[in-house]
Amino acid sequence: MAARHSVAHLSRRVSGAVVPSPLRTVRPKDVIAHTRAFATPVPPVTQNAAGSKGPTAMVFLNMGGPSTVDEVEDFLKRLFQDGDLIPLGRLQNYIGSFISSRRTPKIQKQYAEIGGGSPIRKWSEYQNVEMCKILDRISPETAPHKPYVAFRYANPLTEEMYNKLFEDGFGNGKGGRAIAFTQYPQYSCSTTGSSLNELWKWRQRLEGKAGPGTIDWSVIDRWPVHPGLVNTFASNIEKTLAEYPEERRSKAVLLFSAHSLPMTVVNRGDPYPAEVAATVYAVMQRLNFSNPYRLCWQSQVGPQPWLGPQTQTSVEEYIAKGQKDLVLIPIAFTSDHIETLFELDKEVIGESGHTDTVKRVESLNGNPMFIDALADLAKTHLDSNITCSYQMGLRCPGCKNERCAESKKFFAGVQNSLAV
Ligand SMILES: C=CC1=C(C)c2cc3[nH]c(cc4nc(cc5[nH]c(cc1n2)c(C)c5CCC(=O)O)C(CCC(=O)O)=C4C)c(C)c3C=C
Ligand code: FES
Ligand SMILES: [Fe+2]
Repeated sequence: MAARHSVAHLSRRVSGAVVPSPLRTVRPKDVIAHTRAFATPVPPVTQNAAGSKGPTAMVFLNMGGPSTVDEVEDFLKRLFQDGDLIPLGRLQNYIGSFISSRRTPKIQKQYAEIGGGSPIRKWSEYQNVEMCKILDRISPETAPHKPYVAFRYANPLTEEMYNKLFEDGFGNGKGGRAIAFTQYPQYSCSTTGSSLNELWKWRQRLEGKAGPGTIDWSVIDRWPVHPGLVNTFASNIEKTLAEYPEERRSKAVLLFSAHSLPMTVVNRGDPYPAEVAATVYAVMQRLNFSNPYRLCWQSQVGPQPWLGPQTQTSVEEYIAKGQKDLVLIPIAFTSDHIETLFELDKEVIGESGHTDTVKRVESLNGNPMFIDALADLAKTHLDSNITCSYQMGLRCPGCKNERCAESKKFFAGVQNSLAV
C-alpha cells in the first residue's frame, strides 16, 4: 500500500514550542515501526564532537519495582493510588492506601523468595548505560547521550529524574533535548500512558509553561515489532527449544504470556492486546511458524473480569490434555521481575508437576542483541525529528481521563491530538 501522509501531521518540539517539521513525506509505518536497516557501521566515540547537538538525555520509562522487601509497601501504595492504572474515584488515595497495606505481607514474601527485591532497576540502568555507549558511537551528532531512569512506582521516581536533569544542565532556562523512551514494547494507557501522564505532570510543575529554555521532549512510545526485539525473542526461543530431544522439538507448544488487563480497560479500547498479538505474530513469522502457539495472559489482581485465557490455567489444561512439552515466553516485559521469577517459575512451572518438560525462555535482561535493538530504536528516533508515533495522538474511544487529553496535547502537539 502506498498511502502517504504529509509530515504536516507530525511536529517537532523546539525549546518547548510546537513548530511544524520541514515538509517531507513520511509513511506512518516509518513513524511506528522504526525499521532502520541493522548493519550500522560503528565510527569511533566522539564525545562533544564539534557540531554535536548533544548532550541528549535518554530517559527510560517503566513501572519499576521494589529493590528491597522494605520498599514493597511504598511501591504498592503508589501503584494502587494511580488512577491511570486502577481508577478508584475520589477516594483513590484512601482506598489505594488501604488495599496496599493489606496486600503488603503477601507480596513481601514473594519478593523475599526471588532474592529480596525486583531486579528491574539493575537491568534498566544497565540497559540504558550500554545503549548510550552505542549511541555515542553511531550518533556522534547527538552525543554525549546521558542515561536516566524514571519509574512510576519505585525509586528513581519521575520527580527525582527531573531534578537530576536540572542538576546536569538540562532545562532551567538552558533547554536541551530529552527522549522519553518507554520500556514497555507494547503501549497500554495503564503502563506507558500512565508514565507519560506522570512525566507531563512533573514537566508542568517544575518547568511551567513551555517556552524558550525549557526541555525539548520527544517520545518513543511503542515498538512491538521492532526487528531487533523480534530477533532476540526468536533466538531465545530457539535456545530453549534446543533443550528438548529432537524428535519432540517441533511438537512443543509455545505459550506466549503477557500481563493481563482488566476487561474494563480492554473495552475502553486500549491498544495493548492488539500490539502484544502483533509481537507474537512477528516472532512466529521469524521462526517460520516452527511450532504451534497460543497467547495467554497472567497476573490478574482482584475479583473483576480480566482478559484471558490465564497462563496458569492454560498450562494445567494442556497438561490435562496430554500436552506436556510447553515453552513459556514472557512477551510484554524486557527484564526479569516478580512475574517471571515468582509467578512463572515458582507457581506456574513449579506447581505444574512437570518441571522437566514445562520450560521458560530467558528474559531479555542484558542480552547484547537486545541492547543493539534499543540503540537502533533510539538512533532512528533521533534521526527522525518527530515527537512521537502518529498513533499516540489518538485517545481510546472510551477514555474519560482528562490527564490523557492534556498529556497527549503536550507530547503529540495540539494539531496531532485526535479525539481530545
Ligand atoms: C506490560 C506489563 C504490565 C501491564 C499491562 C500491567 C497492568 C496492570 N498491573 C496491575 C496491577 C499490578 N501489577 C503489579 C506488578 C507488576 N506489573 C507489571 C507489568 C504490567 N502491569 C510488572 C512487571 C510487575 C512487577 C514489578 C516487579 O516485580 O518489579 C502489581 C504488584 C504485585 C502484586 O501485588 O501482585 C500489581 C498490583 C493492574 C491493575 C494492571 C492493569 C490495569
Ligand atoms: S485511557 Fe486510553 S487515552 Fe485515556
Ligand atoms: Fe501489573
